[in-house]
Amino acid sequence: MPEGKIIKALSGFYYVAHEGSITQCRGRGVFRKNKITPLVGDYVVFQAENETDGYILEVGERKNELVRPPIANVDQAILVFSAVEPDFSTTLLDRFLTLIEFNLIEPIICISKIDLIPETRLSDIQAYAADYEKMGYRVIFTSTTMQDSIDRLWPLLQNKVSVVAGQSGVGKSSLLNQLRPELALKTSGISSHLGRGKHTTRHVELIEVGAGLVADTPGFSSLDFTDMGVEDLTDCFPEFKLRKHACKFRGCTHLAEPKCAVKAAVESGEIPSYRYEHYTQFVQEIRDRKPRY
Ligand SMILES: Nc1nc2c(ncn2[C@@H]2O[C@H](COP(=O)(O)OP(=O)(O)OP(=O)(O)O)[C@@H](O)[C@H]2O)c(=O)[nH]1
Ligand SMILES: [Zn+2]
Repeated sequence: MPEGKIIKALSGFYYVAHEGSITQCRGRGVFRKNKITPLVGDYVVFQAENETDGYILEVGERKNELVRPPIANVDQAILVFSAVEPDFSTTLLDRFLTLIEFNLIEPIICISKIDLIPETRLSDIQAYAADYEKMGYRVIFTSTTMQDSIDRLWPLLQNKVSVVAGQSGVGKSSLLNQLRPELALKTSGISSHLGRGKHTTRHVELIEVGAGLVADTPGFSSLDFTDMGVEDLTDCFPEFKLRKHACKFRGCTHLAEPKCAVKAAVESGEIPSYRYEHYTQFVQEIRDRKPRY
């Protein structure tokens, strides 16, 4: 039986890509019984009835699964943060990074709208970029006015399933449009009756960008730490994870424990203090969370 990947779901049909062609498939009744809903991004085994139609027989195990947009097996998140309008915020960036790490997704930090940075803010933004690079993150600067920024993003998408994420107005749709101009996604600046209304998109689709696939709908609209415990949180900060073996106590939460390598690194300035502050803030948030029944 052929295997493929669902690249689009619409009105009960799943569009399965396999060796360069697309088969329009229905799920088998057995899925409904077992509560399996195939998702865009799923690897599936299918049976072709003819050249264009078929049935999905089996859904492969997922490495992760997002709720909004509903998509499975995401490799990478293009995290768009504008330098200005809205202003760059490390608090929000750390929140996104934590959730992305928790979902086993690799982030790429895109600092957008760099054409709008005033001279006085430039060194701040560059210092933040250097901090995040030191933690091991890839940081790129982008602008709709500079095609070369997109050219730098392009090769990073190869052989990956990527989603674009970030708060409202940072330029996610603009970035997707730059990657695939024929998408003509509506951006806040331009009102076009031809472009699809951004809030009317009911389906999600993986679109080919070079040798990679990118979700046409931005992800991570909910930013709370549901399902995450404090012990999960420590590993979502790569520079903490790197040092945890040097902490005196196994399972150190880097809070009140003595001889903590993370706190030592914060004190010596190796870890930026804002990262540690955000960490403690998120810990508090998780602890204050109402228990769910
Ligand atoms: N100067 C400048 N403006 C930009 C850039 N990128 C986006 N914009 C503008 O910023 C505004 C918001 O851009 P969008 O692409 O709609 O942002 P979005 O993140 O998709 O916003 P939501 O759909 O609300 O989530 C629009 O007016 C864009 O034209 C950029 O690199 N430079
Ligand atoms: Zn510690």
